[in-house]
Amino acid sequence: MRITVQSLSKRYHSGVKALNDIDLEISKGMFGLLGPNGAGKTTFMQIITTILPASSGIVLYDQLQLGKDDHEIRRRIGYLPQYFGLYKNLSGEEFLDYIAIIKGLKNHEHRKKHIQDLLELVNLNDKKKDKIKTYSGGMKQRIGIAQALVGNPEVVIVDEPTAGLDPEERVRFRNLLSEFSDDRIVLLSTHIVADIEHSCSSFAVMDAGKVKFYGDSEQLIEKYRRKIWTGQLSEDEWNMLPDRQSVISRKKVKNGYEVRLFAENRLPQFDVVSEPTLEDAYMALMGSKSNA
Ligand SMILES: Nc1ncnc2c1ncn2[C@@H]1O[C@H](COP(=O)(O)OP(=O)(O)OP(=O)(O)O)[C@@H](O)[C@H]1O
Repeated sequence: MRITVQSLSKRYHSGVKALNDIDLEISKGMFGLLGPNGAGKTTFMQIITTILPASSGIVLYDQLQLGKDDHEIRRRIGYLPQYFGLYKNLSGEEFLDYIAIIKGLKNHEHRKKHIQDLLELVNLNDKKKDKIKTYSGGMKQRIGIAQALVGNPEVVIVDEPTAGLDPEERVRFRNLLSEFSDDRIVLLSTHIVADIEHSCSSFAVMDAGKVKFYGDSEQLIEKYRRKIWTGQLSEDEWNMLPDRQSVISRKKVKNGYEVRLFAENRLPQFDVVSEPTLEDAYMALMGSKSNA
Protein backbone atom coordinates (compact mmCIF):
# COMPACT_ATOMS: atom_id res chain seq x y z
CA MET A 1 0.00 0.00 0.00
CA ARG A 2 1.20 3.49 -0.85
CA ILE A 3 -0.54 6.82 -0.32
CA THR A 4 0.17 9.45 -2.96
CA VAL A 5 -0.86 13.03 -2.36
CA GLN A 6 -0.63 15.56 -5.19
CA SER A 7 -1.25 19.31 -4.99
CA LEU A 8 -3.70 18.93 -2.12
CA SER A 9 -5.28 22.19 -0.94
CA LYS A 10 -8.03 23.09 1.48
CA ARG A 11 -9.70 26.42 1.97
CA TYR A 12 -12.36 26.58 4.71
CA HIS A 13 -15.52 28.65 4.20
CA SER A 14 -14.03 31.18 6.60
CA GLY A 15 -11.35 31.84 3.97
CA VAL A 16 -8.53 30.16 5.95
CA LYS A 17 -6.22 28.27 3.63
CA ALA A 18 -5.40 25.32 5.88
CA LEU A 19 -3.54 23.30 3.21
CA ASN A 20 -1.58 24.83 0.38
CA ASP A 21 -0.42 22.52 -2.41
CA ILE A 22 0.68 19.48 -0.43
CA ASP A 23 2.68 16.75 -2.22
CA LEU A 24 3.59 13.59 -0.29
CA GLU A 25 4.36 9.90 -0.80
CA ILE A 26 3.72 7.63 2.15
CA SER A 27 4.67 3.95 2.11
CA LYS A 28 4.78 1.07 4.59
CA GLY A 29 6.15 1.80 8.08
CA MET A 30 5.68 4.66 10.46
CA PHE A 31 5.37 8.09 8.88
CA GLY A 32 5.28 11.27 10.95
CA LEU A 33 3.54 14.54 10.35
CA LEU A 34 5.31 17.09 12.52
CA GLY A 35 4.29 20.69 13.00
CA PRO A 36 3.05 23.31 15.43
CA ASN A 37 -0.62 23.88 16.31
CA GLY A 38 -2.50 25.20 13.31
CA ALA A 39 -0.06 23.77 10.76
CA GLY A 40 -2.85 21.84 9.05
CA LYS A 41 -2.19 18.31 10.34
CA THR A 42 -5.75 17.61 11.48
CA THR A 43 -7.17 19.05 8.26
CA PHE A 44 -4.85 16.81 6.25
CA MET A 45 -5.85 13.72 8.22
CA GLN A 46 -9.55 14.49 8.00
CA ILE A 47 -9.29 14.83 4.24
CA ILE A 48 -7.37 11.63 3.62
CA THR A 49 -9.72 9.69 5.92
CA THR A 50 -12.66 10.89 3.72
CA ILE A 51 -14.24 12.93 6.54
CA LEU A 52 -13.62 16.35 5.00
CA PRO A 53 -13.71 17.25 1.30
CA ALA A 54 -10.57 18.77 -0.22
CA SER A 55 -10.78 22.01 -2.21
CA SER A 56 -8.46 20.60 -4.89
CA GLY A 57 -5.80 17.96 -5.44
CA ILE A 58 -5.51 14.20 -5.71
CA VAL A 59 -5.13 11.49 -3.05
CA LEU A 60 -4.50 7.90 -4.11
CA TYR A 61 -4.39 4.74 -1.97
CA ASP A 62 -2.57 2.58 -4.53
CA GLN A 63 -5.08 2.77 -7.39
CA LEU A 64 -8.01 3.90 -5.25
CA GLN A 65 -8.86 7.57 -5.59
CA LEU A 66 -10.26 9.74 -2.86
CA GLY A 67 -13.61 11.18 -3.85
CA LYS A 68 -14.35 8.22 -6.15
CA ASP A 69 -13.56 5.13 -4.11
CA ASP A 70 -14.28 6.43 -0.61
CA HIS A 71 -16.17 3.35 0.53
CA GLU A 72 -13.28 1.06 -0.44
CA ILE A 73 -10.75 3.45 1.09
CA ARG A 74 -12.64 3.57 4.39
CA ARG A 75 -12.50 -0.21 4.64
CA ARG A 76 -8.71 -0.04 4.52
CA ILE A 77 -8.29 2.68 7.16
CA GLY A 78 -8.31 2.75 10.94
CA TYR A 79 -8.47 6.24 12.47
CA LEU A 80 -7.85 7.63 15.93
CA PRO A 81 -9.00 11.28 15.87
CA GLN A 82 -7.48 13.98 18.06
CA TYR A 83 -10.62 14.39 20.14
CA PHE A 84 -11.97 10.96 20.59
CA GLY A 85 -15.41 10.56 22.11
CA LEU A 86 -15.35 7.29 23.98
CA TYR A 87 -18.40 5.50 25.26
CA LYS A 88 -17.33 5.98 28.83
CA ASN A 89 -19.94 3.73 30.40
CA LEU A 90 -18.93 0.74 28.31
CA SER A 91 -16.10 -1.53 29.35
CA GLY A 92 -13.06 -1.68 27.05
CA GLU A 93 -14.23 -5.03 25.74
CA GLU A 94 -17.81 -3.89 25.12
CA PHE A 95 -16.56 -0.79 23.32
CA LEU A 96 -14.35 -2.79 20.95
CA ASP A 97 -17.20 -5.21 20.31
CA TYR A 98 -19.46 -2.28 19.43
CA ILE A 99 -16.88 -0.83 17.00
CA ALA A 100 -16.32 -4.26 15.44
CA ILE A 101 -20.04 -4.63 14.81
CA ILE A 102 -20.14 -1.19 13.17
CA LYS A 103 -17.17 -2.17 11.02
CA GLY A 104 -19.13 -5.21 9.84
CA LEU A 105 -17.42 -8.08 11.65
CA LYS A 106 -20.49 -10.27 11.81
CA ASN A 107 -19.17 -13.63 12.93
CA HIS A 108 -19.44 -13.70 16.73
CA GLU A 109 -16.60 -16.17 17.36
CA HIS A 110 -14.17 -14.38 15.01
CA ARG A 111 -15.09 -11.06 16.54
CA LYS A 112 -14.49 -12.31 20.07
CA LYS A 113 -11.09 -13.74 19.16
CA HIS A 114 -10.08 -10.57 17.26
CA ILE A 115 -11.03 -8.34 20.19
CA GLN A 116 -9.17 -10.57 22.62
CA ASP A 117 -6.04 -10.32 20.43
CA LEU A 118 -6.34 -6.53 20.27
CA LEU A 119 -6.81 -6.22 24.04
CA GLU A 120 -3.63 -8.24 24.51
CA LEU A 121 -1.75 -6.21 21.90
CA VAL A 122 -2.52 -2.94 23.68
CA ASN A 123 -1.96 -4.54 27.07
CA LEU A 124 -5.46 -3.95 28.44
CA ASN A 125 -6.53 -7.52 28.90
CA ASP A 126 -6.67 -7.30 32.67
CA LYS A 127 -8.79 -4.12 32.45
CA LYS A 128 -11.17 -5.26 29.73
CA LYS A 129 -14.16 -5.56 32.08
CA ASP A 130 -13.57 -2.12 33.63
CA LYS A 131 -15.54 0.87 32.41
CA ILE A 132 -13.61 3.23 30.15
CA LYS A 133 -14.38 6.14 32.46
CA THR A 134 -12.07 4.54 35.04
CA TYR A 135 -9.14 4.38 32.57
CA SER A 136 -6.07 6.65 32.76
CA GLY A 137 -5.18 8.93 29.80
CA GLY A 138 -2.69 6.39 28.52
CA MET A 139 -5.19 3.54 28.79
CA LYS A 140 -7.80 5.57 26.91
CA GLN A 141 -5.31 6.17 24.09
CA ARG A 142 -4.52 2.45 24.04
CA ILE A 143 -8.19 1.49 23.73
CA GLY A 144 -8.39 4.23 21.07
CA ILE A 145 -5.65 2.63 19.05
CA ALA A 146 -7.23 -0.80 19.53
CA GLN A 147 -10.47 0.48 17.95
CA ALA A 148 -8.43 1.87 15.03
CA LEU A 149 -6.95 -1.61 14.54
CA VAL A 150 -10.33 -3.39 14.45
CA GLY A 151 -10.59 -5.26 11.16
CA ASN A 152 -6.81 -5.19 10.67
CA PRO A 153 -6.64 -2.13 8.37
CA GLU A 154 -3.72 -1.57 6.00
CA VAL A 155 -3.47 2.07 7.04
CA VAL A 156 -3.72 3.42 10.60
CA ILE A 157 -4.01 7.17 11.04
CA VAL A 158 -3.53 8.70 14.48
CA ASP A 159 -3.90 12.41 15.22
CA GLU A 160 -1.72 13.73 18.06
CA PRO A 161 -2.12 10.57 20.14
CA THR A 162 0.60 11.46 22.60
CA ALA A 163 -0.75 14.91 23.56
CA GLY A 164 -1.81 14.86 27.19
CA LEU A 165 0.16 11.74 28.06
CA ASP A 166 2.89 11.82 30.67
CA PRO A 167 6.45 11.19 29.38
CA GLU A 168 6.46 7.53 30.34
CA GLU A 169 3.08 6.82 28.78
CA ARG A 170 4.16 8.69 25.68
CA VAL A 171 7.20 6.48 25.19
CA ARG A 172 5.14 3.34 25.76
CA PHE A 173 2.47 4.47 23.34
CA ARG A 174 5.07 5.31 20.70
CA ASN A 175 6.62 1.87 21.03
CA LEU A 176 3.21 0.29 20.69
CA LEU A 177 2.55 2.19 17.47
CA SER A 178 5.88 1.19 15.96
CA GLU A 179 5.26 -2.45 16.91
CA PHE A 180 2.43 -2.77 14.43
CA SER A 181 3.91 -0.60 11.69
CA ASP A 182 5.98 -3.44 10.22
CA ASP A 183 3.35 -4.55 7.75
CA ARG A 184 1.17 -1.45 7.35
CA ILE A 185 1.26 2.32 7.10
CA VAL A 186 1.01 4.12 10.43
CA LEU A 187 0.57 7.85 9.95
CA LEU A 188 1.17 9.78 13.15
CA SER A 189 0.75 13.50 13.67
CA THR A 190 2.49 15.26 16.50
CA HIS A 191 4.04 18.55 17.57
CA ILE A 192 6.67 16.71 19.64
CA VAL A 193 10.00 16.15 17.91
CA ALA A 194 10.89 13.19 20.13
CA ASP A 195 7.81 11.30 18.89
CA ILE A 196 9.27 11.43 15.40
CA GLU A 197 12.89 10.91 16.33
CA HIS A 198 12.36 7.61 18.08
CA SER A 199 9.77 5.99 15.92
CA CYS A 200 9.33 7.28 12.36
CA SER A 201 11.41 6.14 9.42
CA SER A 202 10.41 9.23 7.48
CA PHE A 203 8.34 12.32 8.11
CA ALA A 204 7.08 15.63 6.81
CA VAL A 205 7.29 18.94 8.63
CA MET A 206 4.21 21.07 8.09
CA ASP A 207 3.86 24.76 8.80
CA ALA A 208 1.05 27.12 7.85
CA GLY A 209 -0.47 24.61 5.43
CA LYS A 210 2.76 23.79 3.60
CA VAL A 211 5.27 20.98 3.67
CA LYS A 212 8.55 22.55 4.77
CA PHE A 213 10.55 19.34 4.81
CA TYR A 214 10.07 15.76 3.68
CA GLY A 215 12.61 13.01 4.39
CA ASP A 216 14.26 11.30 7.36
CA SER A 217 15.96 12.54 10.55
CA GLU A 218 19.46 12.24 9.13
CA GLN A 219 18.55 14.36 6.12
CA LEU A 220 17.03 17.10 8.24
CA ILE A 221 20.04 17.13 10.58
CA GLU A 222 22.39 17.18 7.58
CA LYS A 223 20.65 20.27 6.25
CA TYR A 224 21.78 22.19 9.35
CA ARG A 225 25.15 20.56 10.03
CA ARG A 226 27.75 23.25 10.81
CA LYS A 227 24.94 25.81 11.14
CA ILE A 228 24.07 25.26 14.79
CA TRP A 229 26.19 27.26 17.23
CA THR A 230 26.60 27.55 20.97
CA GLY A 231 28.15 30.32 23.01
CA GLN A 232 27.94 32.51 26.11
CA LEU A 233 26.58 36.02 25.92
CA SER A 234 26.44 38.74 28.54
CA GLU A 235 23.10 40.39 29.27
CA ASP A 236 24.03 43.32 26.98
CA GLU A 237 25.23 41.09 24.17
CA TRP A 238 22.01 39.13 24.41
CA ASN A 239 19.98 42.31 24.16
CA MET A 240 21.88 43.30 21.04
CA LEU A 241 21.48 39.93 19.31
CA PRO A 242 19.97 40.82 15.93
CA ASP A 243 17.92 37.75 15.08
CA ARG A 244 16.02 36.17 18.00
CA GLN A 245 14.07 34.00 15.51
CA SER A 246 17.14 31.84 15.13
CA VAL A 247 17.58 31.11 18.87
CA ILE A 248 16.99 27.45 19.71
CA SER A 249 17.55 27.68 23.44
CA ARG A 250 18.73 30.08 26.09
CA LYS A 251 19.85 29.13 29.57
CA LYS A 252 20.64 31.58 32.37
CA VAL A 253 24.22 31.14 33.58
CA LYS A 254 26.41 33.11 35.99
CA ASN A 255 27.27 36.16 33.88
CA GLY A 256 24.60 36.07 31.23
CA TYR A 257 23.19 33.36 29.00
CA GLU A 258 24.28 30.20 27.33
CA VAL A 259 22.72 30.41 23.88
CA ARG A 260 22.22 27.84 21.18
CA LEU A 261 21.21 29.18 17.79
CA PHE A 262 21.01 28.62 14.07
CA ALA A 263 23.09 30.80 11.75
CA GLU A 264 24.44 30.31 8.23
CA ASN A 265 27.86 31.67 9.24
CA ARG A 266 29.95 31.73 12.39
CA LEU A 267 29.20 34.46 14.92
CA PRO A 268 31.93 35.84 17.21
CA GLN A 269 32.01 33.98 20.57
CA PHE A 270 30.14 30.98 19.20
CA ASP A 271 31.40 27.44 18.56
CA VAL A 272 29.87 25.04 16.14
CA VAL A 273 27.80 22.18 17.60
CA SER A 274 29.45 19.10 16.14
CA GLU A 275 26.42 16.83 16.42
CA PRO A 276 23.18 18.80 16.04
CA THR A 277 20.08 17.04 17.36
CA LEU A 278 16.84 16.61 15.45
CA GLU A 279 15.31 19.21 17.77
CA ASP A 280 18.06 21.70 16.73
CA ALA A 281 17.39 21.03 13.06
CA TYR A 282 13.61 21.29 13.50
CA MET A 283 13.92 24.59 15.38
CA ALA A 284 16.28 25.91 12.71
CA LEU A 285 13.86 24.88 9.99
CA MET A 286 10.91 26.52 11.72
CA GLY A 287 12.90 29.67 12.48
CA SER A 288 14.35 30.03 9.01
CA LYS A 289 12.37 31.96 6.46
CA SER A 290 13.34 29.81 3.50
CA ASN A 291 11.49 26.64 2.54
CA ALA A 292 13.07 23.25 1.94
N1 LIG B 1 -13.58 24.04 10.63
C1 LIG B 1 -12.71 25.02 10.40
N2 LIG B 1 -13.12 26.20 9.89
C2 LIG B 1 -12.23 27.20 9.65
N3 LIG B 1 -10.91 27.12 9.90
C3 LIG B 1 -10.44 25.97 10.42
C4 LIG B 1 -11.31 24.86 10.70
N4 LIG B 1 -10.56 23.85 11.21
C5 LIG B 1 -9.30 24.31 11.24
N5 LIG B 1 -9.22 25.57 10.78
C6 LIG B 1 -7.99 26.40 10.62
O1 LIG B 1 -7.14 25.74 9.71
C7 LIG B 1 -5.77 25.82 10.13
C8 LIG B 1 -5.21 24.42 10.29
O2 LIG B 1 -5.83 23.79 11.43
P1 LIG B 1 -5.60 22.26 11.81
O3 LIG B 1 -6.50 21.94 12.96
O4 LIG B 1 -5.68 21.43 10.60
O5 LIG B 1 -4.07 22.30 12.29
P2 LIG B 1 -3.27 21.28 13.21
O6 LIG B 1 -1.87 21.27 12.67
O7 LIG B 1 -3.97 19.99 13.29
O8 LIG B 1 -3.28 22.00 14.59
P3 LIG B 1 -3.84 21.43 15.99
O9 LIG B 1 -2.77 20.54 16.47
O10 LIG B 1 -3.98 22.68 16.80
O11 LIG B 1 -5.14 20.76 15.69
C9 LIG B 1 -5.77 26.66 11.38
O12 LIG B 1 -5.52 27.98 11.02
C10 LIG B 1 -7.19 26.50 11.92
O13 LIG B 1 -7.56 27.62 12.66
